[in-house]
This record gives sequence, structure tokens and C-alpha cells, in this order.
Amino acid sequence: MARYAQEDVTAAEVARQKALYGPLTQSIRELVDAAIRTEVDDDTVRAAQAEIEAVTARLRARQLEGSYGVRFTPSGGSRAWGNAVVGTRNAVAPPLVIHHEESGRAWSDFDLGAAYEGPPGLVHGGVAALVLDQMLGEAAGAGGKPGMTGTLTLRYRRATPLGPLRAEAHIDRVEGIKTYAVGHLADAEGVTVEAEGVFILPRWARERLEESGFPSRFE
Ligand SMILES: CCCCCCCC/C=C\CCCCCCCC(=O)SCCNC(=O)CCNC(=O)[C@H](O)C(C)(C)COP(=O)(O)OP(=O)(O)OC[C@H]1O[C@@H](n2cnc3c(N)ncnc32)[C@H](O)[C@@H]1OP(=O)(O)O
Repeated sequence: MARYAQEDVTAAEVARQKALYGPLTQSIRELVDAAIRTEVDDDTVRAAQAEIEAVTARLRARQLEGSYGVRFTPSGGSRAWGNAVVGTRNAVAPPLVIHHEESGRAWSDFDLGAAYEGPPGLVHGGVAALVLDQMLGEAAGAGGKPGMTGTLTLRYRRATPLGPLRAEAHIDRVEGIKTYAVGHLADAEGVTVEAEGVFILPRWARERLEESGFPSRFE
């Protein structure tokens, strides 16, 4: 089963893989968008399907047994390349490039296209929750106290349009193993969704991190 794993990999190898898989993932994102919006004729759709299935079979020739997991590198970074929000190798992820400050502030500028639609032309409420869960979680982690989402509360103040968006989060307060974070999603006109959440370092992680220290840098 995929887990948190320590991986013996050089920074150059991480960079090589990022240069290889990043563009592959971006091509798949474009495929998803093209499939939603294409208006070509039926035969072209069927031919495209056959080509896509052939490509999928090629990639499946050698696979991981489960999901990607989170891999820590010797330099103290971590790779969450399968992550649904930030994963370098996950075409479902928009992806968000999240910037962190040690104070526990995190922010990201990103673009959500047709694949993230809920109401017409608007971001799906669950996608807004997905993004804000990650943002608040990363703010908690950047402040040195990572955790699993215990409770996440959202207030959808007004509809979020598809297109360029910004998400921000920061730590509100820390109470022992619980970090309370707040944040929002915004378009050019201002805040659309507000969020607050509590992130709790699970018991198993408390024991493990006490021994090894926690890597907060992402590669
Ligand atoms: C995490 C490991 C760190 C490794 C490194 C990470 C690298 C990346 C770093 C950074 C980026 C992170 C980005 C992530 C963003 C996305 C996050 C997600 O989507 S997470 C998936 C969705 N969430 C779940 O699936 C949780 C499922 N629930 C649980 O696992 C447990 O219930 C959990 C962890 C919440 C608590 O587990 P317990 O084993 O520690 O439980 P007990 O000891 O009973 O509780 C501890 C304290 O927490 C309180 N507590 C528990 N749940 C609470 C809640 N919902 N609200 C408030 N307090 C709660 C309890 O009352 C207790 O408090 P008292 O010590 O008595 O004061």
C-alpha cells in the first residue's frame, strides 16, 4: 500500500523526473479539456478513443501497484506527485503551485477550466472545497504542524467563475497537536469562498515525527 516513504533519490533525479512527467501530465489535462469541448464528427471521436486506449495500454506496460504516496527525499523535501490538488503526475490536479512562508501563510494563483465546472461557467462547490482543504492543510504544514483535516467549514459567499483564481490561507492558532487555519478563494472581484479548518497530527504521525523531524519543503 502507498504510504509516506523515505526515498533515496538525488535532486538531479527529481528534476529529471519532473521535466519528464510534468509535460506528460499537462498533455493529459489538455486531453481532458479537449474531450469536454470537442465538436468533431463521430468517426473522429471513435478514432481518438482507439488512439487514447492504445496510449493507455503503453503506459500500463509497467506500473506501480497502488497510488503514488508521499515520498520524502534525503534533502528534506517531499513529493506528493499523485496528490489530487498539487500532484505533478496527476492530471486531475489543476495543478496548484502553492507558495509557503514559515509563518504558516500559503497562497496560489491558478486557473480552473472546463473540467472543474459545477453550475454553468462556475466552479463546482466540491472543487472549491478540494482546493481549500489543500491550501489550509499546507498553511498548517508550512507553520511546522502538519495534519489531517479534522473539520473543514466553508462559506460560499458568491459563485466562483471558472478562469484565473487565487487561494490564500494562514494559521489562525495552534493548540497542541491541532492547528486551526483559515483561508479563502478569490476571483478578480474579491473573495468568493471562505474556509476554516482544524488540522490534527494523527497519533501514529506524532510518534514517527518526534523521532525524525518533519520536512516542510516541497520539490
Ligand atoms: C499527517 C501526517 C504528516 C506527515 C507529513 C505530511 C506531508 C505533507 C504536509 C503538508 C501538506 C498537507 C496537505 C494536506 C491537505 C489535505 C488534507 C486531507 O485531505 S486529509 C484527508 C481527510 N481527513 C481525514 O481523512 C482525517 C480522518 N480522521 C483521522 O485520521 C483522525 O480522526 C484524526 C487525525 C483527525 C484524529 O486522529 P487521532 O488518532 O489523533 O485521534 P485522537 O487522539 O482521538 O484525537 C486527538 C485530538 O484531536 C481532537 N479531534 C479529533 N477530531 C477532531 C475534529 N474533527 N475537530 C476538532 N478536534 C478534533 C480530539 O478530541 C483530541 O483532542 P484532545 O487531545 O482530547 O484535546
